[in-house]
Amino acid sequence: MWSFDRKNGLTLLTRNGMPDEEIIGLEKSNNVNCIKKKLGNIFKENKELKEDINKRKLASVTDFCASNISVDLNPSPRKKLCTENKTDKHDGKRKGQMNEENTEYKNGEKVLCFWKQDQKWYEADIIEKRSKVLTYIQQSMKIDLLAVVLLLNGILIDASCPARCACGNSVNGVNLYCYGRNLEYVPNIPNDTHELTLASNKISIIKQFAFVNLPGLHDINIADNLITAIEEYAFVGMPSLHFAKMDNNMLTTIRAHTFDATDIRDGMNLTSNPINCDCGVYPLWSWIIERQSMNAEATCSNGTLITSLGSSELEKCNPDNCQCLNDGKCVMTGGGKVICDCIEHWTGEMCQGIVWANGHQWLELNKLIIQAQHKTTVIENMQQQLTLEVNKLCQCFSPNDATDPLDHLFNSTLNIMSILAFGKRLEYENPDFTTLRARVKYIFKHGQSLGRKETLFSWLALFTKSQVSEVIGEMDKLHAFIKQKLENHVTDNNSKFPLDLLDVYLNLSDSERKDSALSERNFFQAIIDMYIAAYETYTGTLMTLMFHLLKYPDVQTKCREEIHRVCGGKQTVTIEDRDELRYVESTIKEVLRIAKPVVLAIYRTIPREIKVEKYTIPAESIILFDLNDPQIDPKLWDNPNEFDPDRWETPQKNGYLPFGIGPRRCVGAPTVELSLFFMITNILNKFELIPEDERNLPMERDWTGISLFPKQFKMFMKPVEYQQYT
Ligand code: HEM
Repeated sequence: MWSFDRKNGLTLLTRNGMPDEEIIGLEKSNNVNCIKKKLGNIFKENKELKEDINKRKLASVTDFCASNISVDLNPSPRKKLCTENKTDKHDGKRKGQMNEENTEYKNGEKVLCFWKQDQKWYEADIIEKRSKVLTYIQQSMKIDLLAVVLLLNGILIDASCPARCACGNSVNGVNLYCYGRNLEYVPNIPNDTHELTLASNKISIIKQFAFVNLPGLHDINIADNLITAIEEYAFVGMPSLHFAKMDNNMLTTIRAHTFDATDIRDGMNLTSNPINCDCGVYPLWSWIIERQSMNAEATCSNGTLITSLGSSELEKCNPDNCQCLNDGKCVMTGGGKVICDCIEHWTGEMCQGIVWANGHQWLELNKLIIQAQHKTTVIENMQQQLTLEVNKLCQCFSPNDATDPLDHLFNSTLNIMSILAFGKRLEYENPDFTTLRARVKYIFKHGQSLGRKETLFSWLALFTKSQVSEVIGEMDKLHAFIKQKLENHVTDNNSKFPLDLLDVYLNLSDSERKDSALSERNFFQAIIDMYIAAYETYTGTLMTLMFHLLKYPDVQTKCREEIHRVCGGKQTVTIEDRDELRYVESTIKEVLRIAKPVVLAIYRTIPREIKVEKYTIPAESIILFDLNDPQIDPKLWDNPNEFDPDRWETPQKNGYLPFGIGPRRCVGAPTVELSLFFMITNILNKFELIPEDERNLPMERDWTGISLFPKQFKMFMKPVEYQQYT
């Protein structure tokens, strides 16, 4: 049942059982109807997915901005930690996201603050966290055990008979009998032990190397304890082991490397343990399968014999086929698919990158990217390279032949990202450019993080068809491409004057680079995330900007007049002109408001239960912010559906959210704002944009799954003479 209310500008929907059509219960908006329809189709096709969704709690909060929700979400006393009245050098409204100065510490824990309309800083961690996403991975990593074994060979434990145990001598060595002695730990065991009985105690964990250097140990019995975990390498050092009884404990999983360098020759008993037979069982399963001569009695929690599990399914869990980074674990879903379950801070495909990272890892990457975009030398370089990009872009149009701008604008988007990342635009014909374009496009189309149309919730992608290994293959090639660029940068790099993200990365201190959040792998993935994040959003915005300049020639003329008046015939409009080109800035803002380049923010989750007005939203709910509604809410805007740059002459209410809100706001926003300004002023300075057919510029737009794009149109670009205006 949906519970639904609309009060004080807040639309809130929660649900218990979710009917197909009501997956996202945002009423009113056409875009959302479209989303519903799309997800509805997936539902109809997919029973497994329906079941999964029905197990989850889902809440959707819209009109976020209008609702004062961040204050309501956040009654915690930690709010006091966030300093008031800080100003932002870069953006009069909002503090640069993650500078150390707006990060405060409490008990060593970072508390993030963000700017809110009423001039106060608020803690925002509660909704900062990305919702967990489980996806597939592939690749492998192996631990070199040999070194460990060699190390251990030298260790001898000098132990006499442990307290509370009985030791009897036999021809083969000591029989150590510790049955039912209330032991909570494995005692020190004499090196000449032949039989070891530790059954019926209260042992809860078997530590690493617990039985090290027991060359003659023949039988071990640790049955009937409270064992919940056997640490990796716990069984190393028993080369003569014939029998191991471990039944009737509380083991849910046997980790990889537990039995490494161990041979149990005759038999083992692991029955009556609640062992999960998902991917976690792979190490045990493969270890048993390799030892055909051993009699293995081992069962899953449901009683299935582990030896009877299907090898074709379990092979997918083989670390050679499945690797999760940052300590993520491969897990198998009900459908036999293998995915990455990331530990608390990480989410996403391989538990890496920025879009799906949380906590410290996210913060460090976010800080690096934000700081880079604010460096003067980076901004100057961007301006220089954008001049070249605009010139090339304009050459793709003609005063006589009408051209569809879409493809060309995609090219410019990629180049803007390349300028930010590597400091240089690439020629459109350059093989590096065409390959990069093809790879980003492929990942965007088939990938699971941002690009899949049908998967606004990317965890839904688990259940839909996917080209996972191909996507990961493409990602790997992009990683190699970025690594190559980084290596070239090492030689070119003038560390004093960073020009791009790679320079900023290279300038990190050794200790900063040791932080796994800033490892090459994570940093490269963050760059890929940015390419993907920019791909449609930025192109869609450029398309919408062109469209409005064609649709409203008076706005175009007014922009050009302002540019000519302020810049007085300069060849290149520069960033210094920005403050005076207010109408152009207003036009860009108005386009970003009306373009809805991102309809719904990337979903987040709340780590603890929260109350919003009369609603209680359960912990772990997925929160979706509808960025569209506040931007066209009649309570916030006069004539919200009208394209009217002049409205920005007076201060507007707080409903402008093209980049989202809070610490998880778009990390590329400074580059977007700078490059949109730079591109459009320099195009209009020299060209008039003319539609091929002014009657054929419909306002309806196509929804791609993330952005709204104008319907296809063609245009001419005609050189203009500089006009002197007073
Ligand atoms: C007009 C163009 C763009 C728009 C409208 C836009 C909008 C957004 C929005 C709404 C979000 C989600 C924020 C949230 O979860 O609340 C986002 C996230 C993000 N955007 Fe953009 N974006 C644009 C271009 C770019 C570009 C050019 C880049 C890269 C330079 C970029 C990088 C990112 C990244 C990395 C995130 C994830 C941030 C995080 O998880 O902390 N975006 N963007």
